[in-house]
Amino acid sequence: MNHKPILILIAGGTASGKTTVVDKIIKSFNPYDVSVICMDNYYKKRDDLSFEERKKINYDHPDAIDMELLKRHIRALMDSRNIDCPVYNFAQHNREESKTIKINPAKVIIIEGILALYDPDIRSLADIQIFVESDADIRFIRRLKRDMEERGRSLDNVIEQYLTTVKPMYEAYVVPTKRFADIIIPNDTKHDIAIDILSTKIKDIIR
Ligand SMILES: Nc1ncnc2c1ncn2[C@@H]1O[C@H](COP(=O)(O)OP(=O)(O)O)[C@@H](O)[C@H]1O
Ligand SMILES: O=c1ccn([C@@H]2O[C@H](COP(=O)(O)O)[C@@H](O)[C@H]2O)c(=O)[nH]1
Repeated sequence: MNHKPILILIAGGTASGKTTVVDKIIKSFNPYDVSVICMDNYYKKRDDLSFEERKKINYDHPDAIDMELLKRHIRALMDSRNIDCPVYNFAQHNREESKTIKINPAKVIIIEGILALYDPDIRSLADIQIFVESDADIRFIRRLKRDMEERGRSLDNVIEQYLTTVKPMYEAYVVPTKRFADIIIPNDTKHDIAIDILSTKIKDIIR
């Protein structure tokens, strides 16, 4: 690679549409030009705890994330080295035992996660910082459906977690990072124009 990769951070509350936005952006690029890190894969490995204990962890606090490993991996990709990204299992609340995904360096590196704009060291490396925003009720409905369909949760479990940790931590740690965003993408319904503008800007930089 001739140029330093560009680093894009995409933050926003749970189920705001971060993954959806990333998927739409990458559609307009050659797959080899973009590598994506999902911060969810960097939740700490908690083999020391039982399943019942892991269920009680506050997963919306920054301490739940292995920021040091994430930073090492971002620096490696920025230095054109590949990484073995961990794989997280939401149903087990733990990292997969021996599964990793090889991620190759690319012209564009995207980091996506609720706290993607939280860490100052990561922000200092970033070229573009984005916050995806959706109303809280829309996010809650999306999360309820997703967690019951894909993450093995019950209705009561989703409601209880949302009220005790997800919502208060969103207000304490996620919302304050909105001020670091270069662009805020509204994602209650359509977001196509915002995605087009962003994709054009990225192409402009890597051209
Ligand atoms: N603009 C939108 N309109 C309708 N549904 C959406 C929209 N954006 C996201 N969703 C849906 O909401 C859910 C959560 O979206 P996702 O992109 O996974 O959020 P996040 O990565 O922020 O947690 C998914 O089921 C997704 O299909
Ligand atoms: O074991 C876990 C780990 C995380 N969570 C929840 O995941 C979301 C972040 O994922 P999004 O895809 O951005 O929604 C976070 O709000 C945690 O509460 C979990 O439930 N269990």
